Amino acid sequence: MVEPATDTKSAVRTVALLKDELDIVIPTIRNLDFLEMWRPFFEPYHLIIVQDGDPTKTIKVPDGFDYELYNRNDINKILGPKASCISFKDSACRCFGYMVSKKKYIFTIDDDCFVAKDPSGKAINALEQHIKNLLCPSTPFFFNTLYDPFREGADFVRGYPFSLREGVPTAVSHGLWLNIPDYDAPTQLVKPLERNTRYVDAVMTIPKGTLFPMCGMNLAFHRELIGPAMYFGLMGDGQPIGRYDDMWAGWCIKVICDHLGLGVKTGLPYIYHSKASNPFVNLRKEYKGIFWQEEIIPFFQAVSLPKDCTTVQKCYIELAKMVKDKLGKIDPYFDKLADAMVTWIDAWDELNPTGAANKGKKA
Ligand SMILES: O=c1ccn([C@@H]2O[C@H](COP(=O)(O)OP(=O)(O)O[C@H]3O[C@@H](CO)[C@H](O)[C@H]3O)[C@@H](O)[C@H]2O)c(=O)[nH]1
Ligand SMILES: [Mn+2]
Repeated sequence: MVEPATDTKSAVRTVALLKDELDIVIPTIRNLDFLEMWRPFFEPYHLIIVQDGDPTKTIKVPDGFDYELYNRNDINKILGPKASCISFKDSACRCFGYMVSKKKYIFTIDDDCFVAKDPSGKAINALEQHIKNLLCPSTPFFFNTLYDPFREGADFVRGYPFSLREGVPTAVSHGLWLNIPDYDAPTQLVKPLERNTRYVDAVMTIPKGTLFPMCGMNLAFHRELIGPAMYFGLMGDGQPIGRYDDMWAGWCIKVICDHLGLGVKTGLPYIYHSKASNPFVNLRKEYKGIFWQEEIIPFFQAVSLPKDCTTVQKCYIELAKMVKDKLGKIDPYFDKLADAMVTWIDAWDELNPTGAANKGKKA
């Protein structure tokens, strides 16, 4: 049985790493009382709250937090017609927060994710671990069997080529969840009582050429390296699919990271996922995705981006063309999605007109 770290007031307040270079993005339809338990870790940082659903509803944010909040009216006002690429009534709306941020790094977390405890019972500062993951190189070209060689007490093992030990810049840090695991609806239905109680003390780089199911509830990334590819797609209201927002983004960023020589890590930190969403509602959202993905995955596995795609934006636009060309035959939805991917890049470049940060770094 795992429990959240409810009393974090006594948690040691370490130096807030990257305090002025990182935004915390939270998609929400609820009041944000959960921030109270994260206060020792989040209070020094700026929050970007993306309020989904009814824009007339007031979202309560606990005192003491520095934040900006955007509802659907704000998104429509800022993006105009381009707002059509931002999902409504789905957590995918969070990617608007990535676009309006001006910081180098992003951490995104759901409002039902609480502070977890490590096996010693200590409250886990998930943000601090994500930052460590992002600031250390990744090793996508050769698997290190002692996992992350840059962690305290670990290193490259015998036989690891010295020419590869410098590693590559880390673009994404994918965290995990104790208690309610991120299962799809069929699995949730078959195993309604299953809880993840296993704390695996490991961080590893996902090898080049390998896709993975990216979950958006405990995720951090280097916005300047990969931000323009972190589009969470067209989901929710008016769309034939939901709960594939983070998955779609994860497949796109992974093929682009592989192409640009950037790293993606998964493992620590853990958060405590407090509640399971409704499996029947989830099944309705997911079902087309469950069979579509049997064609989507081979598509991404076969993606080969041209050499002249040297920035994230160029890669992403090329990917959108491939989606239209190769996935459009599955369903007209993919034509719409491909167009929305282009709109997303146009909106990104419009809101982030200057500096390498926003033009995507050259590989
Ligand atoms: O219409 C909505 C519904 C929810 N939100 C906010 O999004 C996150 C996640 O919501 P919730 O925890 O209720 O749902 P989960 O099924 O646990 O979410 C996981 O599944 C993925 C589905 O896309 C998602 O990436 C995971 O996080 C909360 O903060 C809600 O407040 C919303 O904005 N709009
Ligand atoms: Mn949840």
